[in-house]
Amino acid sequence: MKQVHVAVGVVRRGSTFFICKRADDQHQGGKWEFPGGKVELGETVEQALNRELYEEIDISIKVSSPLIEVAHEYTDKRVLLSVLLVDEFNGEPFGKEGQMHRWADVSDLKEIDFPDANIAIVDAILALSAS
Ligand SMILES: Nc1nc2c([nH]c(=O)n2[C@@H]2O[C@H](COP(=O)(O)OP(=O)(O)OP(=O)(O)O)[C@@H](O)[C@H]2O)c(=O)[nH]1
Ligand SMILES: [Mg+2]
Repeated sequence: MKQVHVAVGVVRRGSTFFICKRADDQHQGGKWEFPGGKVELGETVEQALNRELYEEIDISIKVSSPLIEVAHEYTDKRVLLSVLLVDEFNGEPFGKEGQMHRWADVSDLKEIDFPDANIAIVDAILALSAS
C-alpha cells in the first residue's frame, strides 16, 4: 500500500487545542482530527500545513515546531503524519469548510474519538504538558 504523507497541525492556545470533526464521507469520517492534509509534490511540511490550515480553519501560521512523526497502517490506507505544534498564528480559527470544531482542553484529549493514529499524537501532547 502506498503511504500518504500528511501535515497535521496541533493548534494550541493555553491549555486548549483546536480540533475539527471529519465529514462522514471522508476517510475515518465522523472522528475528530487535528486539522491538516496531504503534502503535495514540491512542498515542505510547513508549507503544506500553512496551506491546509488556511483552507480548513482560516489561520496562517506564525510559529510552529515539530512535535512528532506517526506512521500508521489502517486496513485501507497507510499514513505518515508529520505533526507540527502551532503556537502562534494570525486569524481566528473556525470550520471554514462547514465542519464542526471546538477548543478541547488538554484534560479531555484522551476521551475524544480520534482516528487510531492519533493516540501517539495525544500522548506527545500530554508529555509536553507534563514537562
Ligand atoms: N488531517 C488529519 N488527518 C488525519 C489525522 N489522523 C489521521 O489518521 N489522519 C489521516 O490522514 C489522511 C489525510 O488527511 P486529510 O483527509 O485531511 O487530507 P486532505 O485534507 O488533503 O483532504 P482530502 O482527503 O479531501 O484530499 C486521512 O486518511 C486521515 O484519516 C488527523 O489528526 N488530522
Ligand atoms: Mg484535511
